[in-house]
Amino acid sequence: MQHQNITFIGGGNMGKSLIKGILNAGYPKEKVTVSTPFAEEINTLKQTFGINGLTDNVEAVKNAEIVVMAVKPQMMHDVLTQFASSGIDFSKKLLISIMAGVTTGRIAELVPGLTRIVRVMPNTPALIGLGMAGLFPAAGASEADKKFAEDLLGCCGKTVWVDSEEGIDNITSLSGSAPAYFFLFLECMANKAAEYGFSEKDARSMLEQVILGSAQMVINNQDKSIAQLREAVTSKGGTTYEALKVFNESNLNDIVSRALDACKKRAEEMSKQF
Ligand SMILES: NC(=O)C1=CN([C@@H]2O[C@H](COP(=O)(O)OP(=O)(O)OC[C@H]3O[C@@H](n4cnc5c(N)ncnc54)[C@H](O)[C@@H]3O)[C@@H](O)[C@H]2O)C=CC1
Ligand SMILES: O=C(O)[C@@H]1CCC=N1
Repeated sequence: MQHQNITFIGGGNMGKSLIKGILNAGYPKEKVTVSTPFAEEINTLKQTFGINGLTDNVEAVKNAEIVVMAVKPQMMHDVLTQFASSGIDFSKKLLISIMAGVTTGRIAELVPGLTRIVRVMPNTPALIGLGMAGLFPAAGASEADKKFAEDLLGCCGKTVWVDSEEGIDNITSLSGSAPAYFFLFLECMANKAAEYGFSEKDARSMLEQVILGSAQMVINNQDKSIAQLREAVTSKGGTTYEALKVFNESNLNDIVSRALDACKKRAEEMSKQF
């Protein structure tokens, strides 16, 4: 991929994951800058990654060809209005936004001249190169802009393009927030392991192996449906059947469906709120 000057606005959970992802893929450190208003955080980010760091967002984007907005949606208005009044020509920059529930239209409205925008919904496994990201290009994004965004997120895992902003809200529900769903399930199982008397260490090790093994089974058996993999565990008259019966009696499918809809609805609400 092309190594252009890239500035991350925000270096929290997701910003750090992307920075680590691109550095691991060989992006030159000297071309990467991060900006947050907090000097201590910037020092830590500089020390951890060896990249440039500033506490002034406007200064940080002056020489950037690419700006990645990695702040909470609540901070977006403040940051973008700073940019708008800075006198910097944003028509020359590509802005990649990872902010949940913030539309490309809203971003363009706040920064005059800015048209080259790609909206992205990543997830935190980007940190270890196993991310999943959805991408949506605003009308003003060029083919080269789209390629850069795809390559950037490609350094951190898999990518998929969607053809609407709603598609990004769907991705938020399906993969952006999804690591937390699986972590919650593991937390519930860890609680039971503790109740059975396992040490925290043994319980964690067991759960790590179960989720890793299950994920790898899905990946390695492309000729089988996920239902078939489940059925292969479920002996007739056996133990698994009883566990699955409890999930089904509580209508797990409906619980999952409602949870994912709630996630998407919140993204839609945020697009009106911020
Ligand atoms: N955490 C996740 O799993 C995912 C998060 N996102 C999106 O990524 C964005 C960031 O989320 P997190 O990293 O989880 O949040 P976070 O709270 O961990 O990080 C936010 C970062 O923004 C910085 N910041 C705060 N005010 C600022 C300002 N005025 N100017 C510059 N930087 C400022 C903070 O110091 C921090 O470095 C959000 O918009 C979220 O919707 C998207 C996908 C997944
Ligand atoms: O919870 C959130 O709002 C962000 C977006 C997707 C994952 N975390």
